[in-house]
Amino acid sequence: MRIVVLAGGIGGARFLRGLRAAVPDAEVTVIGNTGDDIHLFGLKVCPDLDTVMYTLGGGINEEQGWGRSEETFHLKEELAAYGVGPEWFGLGDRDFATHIVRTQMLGAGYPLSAVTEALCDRWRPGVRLLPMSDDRVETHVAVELDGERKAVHFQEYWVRLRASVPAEAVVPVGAEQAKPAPGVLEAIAEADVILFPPSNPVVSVGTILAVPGIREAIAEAGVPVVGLSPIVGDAPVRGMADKVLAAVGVESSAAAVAEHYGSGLLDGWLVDTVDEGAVGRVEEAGIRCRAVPLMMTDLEAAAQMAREALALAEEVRVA
Ligand SMILES: O=c1nc2n(C[C@H](O)[C@H](O)[C@H](O)CO)c3cc(O)ccc3cc-2c(=O)[nH]1
Repeated sequence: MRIVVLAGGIGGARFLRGLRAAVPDAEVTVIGNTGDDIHLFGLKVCPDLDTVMYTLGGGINEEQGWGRSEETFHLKEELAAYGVGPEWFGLGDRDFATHIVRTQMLGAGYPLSAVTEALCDRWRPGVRLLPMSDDRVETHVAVELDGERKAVHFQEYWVRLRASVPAEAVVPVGAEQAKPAPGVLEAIAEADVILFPPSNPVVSVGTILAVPGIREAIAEAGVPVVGLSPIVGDAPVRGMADKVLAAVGVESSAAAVAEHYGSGLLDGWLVDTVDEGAVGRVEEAGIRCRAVPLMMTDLEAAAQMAREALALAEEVRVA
């Protein structure tokens, strides 16, 4: 079975770990969000690609859900001693090595897709990890700060500001001109099933869908597309998805996120058992819906969510 998954960071990575455990023989292609990417200290940092790579490769900091395990921060401290920041973004020594290798390869002319493949040669994530695009896309968030309206990088909004001010707009800068990375459209066309994990619908899955050609390819693939709600009981399972949902005029609920994707894209949607009451509203929108436990408390819980998503895919396939 060939499965394509559109993934952001922590939620996507943990779901993928469950998927791999649930169907170890499946050929899984992950299309990773690169809108969170940021250039710091002259280096290109790709948080979502790295979170997937480290999580599946066994190198993730499990408590944080991002960054490396057994990390130290000597380099960051030395940079700070020179007055070189930003200090608000926690890059550790082990993680720095990844960004140095990536930046060196990009400088030598390799596209991000080839660089990601090279990095995965070390981590062996057990999936094919593709960036959504080799072109630069950077998510910016429009906010009002100190009485002034301005656009900040997504990481500045998320990490420095902790989404403490309302996001007035979320713009994936460069997405309109970006092309899907090599292999992305082919993987979608050859997929037996396409999954949207419980990743952020605006800044993760939404950014991937903003790359021209990807949304269309998924809608036209002719295979079941099933998503899992990142919202449980009207609040995000992790992170601050509600802040950016408000910016695109979507209420923070499992049903509203399904309607936001729409029946043109989604065939099936899983909501948590606490949101059982939302099933009817989602089905009215033309999307088959089931209520199952959606908290990824451990590997087995994530694997069971993956089994439920695949079972729903089979249900809509035969319908
Ligand atoms: O909350 C934080 N998240 C950090 N993240 C996570 C990241 O900001 C976001 O959670 C994702 O971009 C959203 O998917 C990092 C991820 C990396 O790959 C590398 C470094 C960081 C650093 C931070 C950090 O200092 N604080």
